[in-house]
Amino acid sequence: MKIEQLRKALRLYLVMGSPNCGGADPYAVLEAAIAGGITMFQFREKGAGALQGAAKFELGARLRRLCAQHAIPFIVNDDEGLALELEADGIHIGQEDASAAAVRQRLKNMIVGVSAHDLGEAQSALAEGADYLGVGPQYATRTKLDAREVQGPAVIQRIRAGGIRLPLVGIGGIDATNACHVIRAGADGVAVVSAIASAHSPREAAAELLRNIK
Ligand SMILES: Cc1ncc(COP(=O)(O)OP(=O)(O)O)c(N)n1
Ligand SMILES: Cc1ncsc1CCOP(=O)(O)O
Ligand SMILES: [Mg+2]
Repeated sequence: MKIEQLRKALRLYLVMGSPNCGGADPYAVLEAAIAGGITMFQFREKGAGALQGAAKFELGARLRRLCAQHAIPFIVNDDEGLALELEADGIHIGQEDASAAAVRQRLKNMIVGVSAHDLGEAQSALAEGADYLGVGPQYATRTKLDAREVQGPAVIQRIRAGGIRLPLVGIGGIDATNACHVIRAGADGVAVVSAIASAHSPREAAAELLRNIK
């Protein structure tokens, strides 16, 4: 995927697994979110009650097919083996995961997203071949219990001011009320979990986020 295409795909990035859906069917949640206008999806099956083994693979395969039907890029969180098995479009890795350089080397044709918390990490990710950055947490989040301290959109301004032009999304505690600040700071889009996955109407939540980003 070309860089400008990726920038557009990152506009409204849903990150989700079954534990984030409040008991609703993740397939139905993703279907509704796609109808609401999400532009990219990350399968992140993590946290209390997360599926393992064959059940995780089967859910991933169903969500992968749904994304393919709607031309939504499908990214796998953390797990290189699963990304290959599901023929994902890409993988997202953090600072505590496998090295970005090694993943880039092994998964030559996939999109590689890397989490960055400051300019130094963003520079290293760029040097190691990352295609995009996930920067956060922007705001307080209850979704990721081991998240670092809240940074606010200013961290995106610092990364942009440091000359990093890679496609970039903010993540962490983002919803329709604050997404505009993340975009104004220089992000190409926002990555959200609970604002869509635990919404009463994931479709309407996605549509409202999209309106606020635009
Ligand atoms: C788009 C995006 N940005 C950041 C993250 C966080 O990745 P990581 O730090 O590896 O934490 P986990 O998600 O693996 O718990 C992400 N997943 N997506
Ligand atoms: C995966 C991840 N990485 C940094 S914060 C976070 C969780 C974001 O979840 P939410 O959008 O519900 O705050
Ligand atoms: Mg990770």
